[in-house]
Amino acid sequence: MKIVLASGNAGKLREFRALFDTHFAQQHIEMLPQTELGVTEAEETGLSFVENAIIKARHACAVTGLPALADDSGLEVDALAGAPGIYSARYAQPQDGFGSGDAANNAKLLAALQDITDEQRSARFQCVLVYMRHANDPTPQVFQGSWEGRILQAPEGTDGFGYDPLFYVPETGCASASLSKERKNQLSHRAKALQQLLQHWRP
Ligand SMILES: O=P(O)(O)OP(=O)(O)OP(=O)(O)OC[C@H]1O[C@@H](n2cnc3c(O)ncnc32)[C@H](O)[C@@H]1O
Ligand SMILES: [Mg+2]
Repeated sequence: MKIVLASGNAGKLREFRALFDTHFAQQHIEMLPQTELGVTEAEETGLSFVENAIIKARHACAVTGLPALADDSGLEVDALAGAPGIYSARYAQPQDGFGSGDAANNAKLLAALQDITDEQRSARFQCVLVYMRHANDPTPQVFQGSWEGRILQAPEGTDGFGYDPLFYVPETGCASASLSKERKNQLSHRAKALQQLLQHWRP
């Protein structure tokens, strides 16, 4: 069985690859990144993680004719009323003076929190996974995971992607960018959402 993985994010794809190698090796399930099938990015016009994940999965199904699994994720910072949230990937914009991309997003986040004490820097990663059997699937399957932490005062660590250098994980005492990929894949929002999927999924 072939499933298209509806994400263009190289960091997510690396994590999924490792998670699937562990779980799907025996099941004859082949996960193909959408970029290998000529699927371009869908416009994320939803107002929630679940809406955006459905948009991405539906788009990948429509283009490929295959079932699709999409991930919409992001970082919620309490001191910023939940921002950047669903806008995490496009938090920094060239007109802010930060540029765009992961480094710019991290720089903008540090600037937004510059007067905020450690106790007030609580945050969490959210991940919503949506599985759709076809583009008109009326019952998308939705799985969710979150990961509690807080935002550091300066980046740490060299692994991971996105906001990992700024995300302090209390249960490990370090930034998520300082975790091995195996350890992050045991603890993360994405790992938890995937555990839910593995328990309840109807392919
Ligand atoms: O939509 P796709 O193609 O999957 O790729 P994307 O990077 O645009 O993905 P999202 O729209 O879901 O945005 C997710 C944002 O949250 C960040 N993010 C999500 N999971 C993360 C993780 O495990 N570690 C660090 N940052 C993460 C990521 O860097 C993005 O800025
Ligand atoms: Mg995106």
